Amino acid sequence: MAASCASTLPSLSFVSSSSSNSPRRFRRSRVVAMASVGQKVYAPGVAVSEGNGGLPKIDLKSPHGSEAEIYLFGACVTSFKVPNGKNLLFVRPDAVFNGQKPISSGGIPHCFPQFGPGPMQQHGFARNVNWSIADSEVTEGDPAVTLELKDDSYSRSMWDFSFQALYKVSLHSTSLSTTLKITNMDDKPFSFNSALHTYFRASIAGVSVKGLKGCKTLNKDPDPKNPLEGKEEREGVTFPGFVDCIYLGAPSQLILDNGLGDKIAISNSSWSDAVLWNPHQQMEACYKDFVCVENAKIETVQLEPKQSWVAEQKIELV
Ligand SMILES: O=P(O)(O)OC[C@H]1O[C@@H](O)[C@H](O)[C@@H](O)[C@@H]1O
Repeated sequence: MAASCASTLPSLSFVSSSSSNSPRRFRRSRVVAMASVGQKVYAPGVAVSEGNGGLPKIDLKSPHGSEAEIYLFGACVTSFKVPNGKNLLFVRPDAVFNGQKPISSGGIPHCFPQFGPGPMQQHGFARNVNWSIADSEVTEGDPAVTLELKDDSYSRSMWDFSFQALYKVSLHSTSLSTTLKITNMDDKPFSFNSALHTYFRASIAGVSVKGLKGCKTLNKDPDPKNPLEGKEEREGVTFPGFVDCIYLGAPSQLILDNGLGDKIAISNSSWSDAVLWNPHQQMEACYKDFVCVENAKIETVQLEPKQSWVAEQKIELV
């Protein structure tokens, strides 16, 4: 059974007025403020520390020996280590941790509210803004944290809607689950598309992705703005060169062989599409070391006022 973390906060003048029986005991102003002074007020296995570039990150540690790191900037999971110490995720060497540009070059960056290309900046704004901590909890020893993003003047300058995004990251012994919930807080409908742009550590020559045979494809190579329609005929997709392809109607589970001796099940609910990407020679320094297998919602989601959309992803070493 899940238990929300009980606060051990000293009394502080800026503590929010949330009541003790509120389902979300940690309101974001309170937790972000505490994070900045480095005090431990979270559920067991959840801590805040200073990451690269001095940016705050959340460290999740399970009693089984698995670990994960999530930056508040972009709500970007940058590391997921299974108990043998292997990190299943990859961060490119050119990743920037300066709180200005997205840490989009690794881990699990968000693409929201636009996958792109489109009228907004590539992959939307959620990956290059600070999220806040809404809650932390522990379930049978497994820690989880929920991050929150709401509209502000920056988001409204690109996408003039009131919304709430809640992103729960749960760590288990050999798996990491994420749940993204988007709610329309506006009084008019809005639409969006989205993806989790996951970078997996890999040895690209040995990589294959199974489960996509029969899917309709939109190949963004050579022109991302005019993708070529097709159908995937292969049991296992390999990466002998540049790959940038959308798969519509992808199944609820893909199996990634990362070429490093690991098989990873990538499961989802509601992420109805998938994207495979490897830049090949365009990123000569690192393309051999990763592959992006992205759970995506390319076909537009429309939400009426007060409606929510929820999508889950699970990455599991099998
Ligand atoms: O460098 P970015 O903005 O993170 O995007 C990387 C790639 O992300 C993929 O998801 C897109 O399909 C590609 O077209 C894009 O080039």
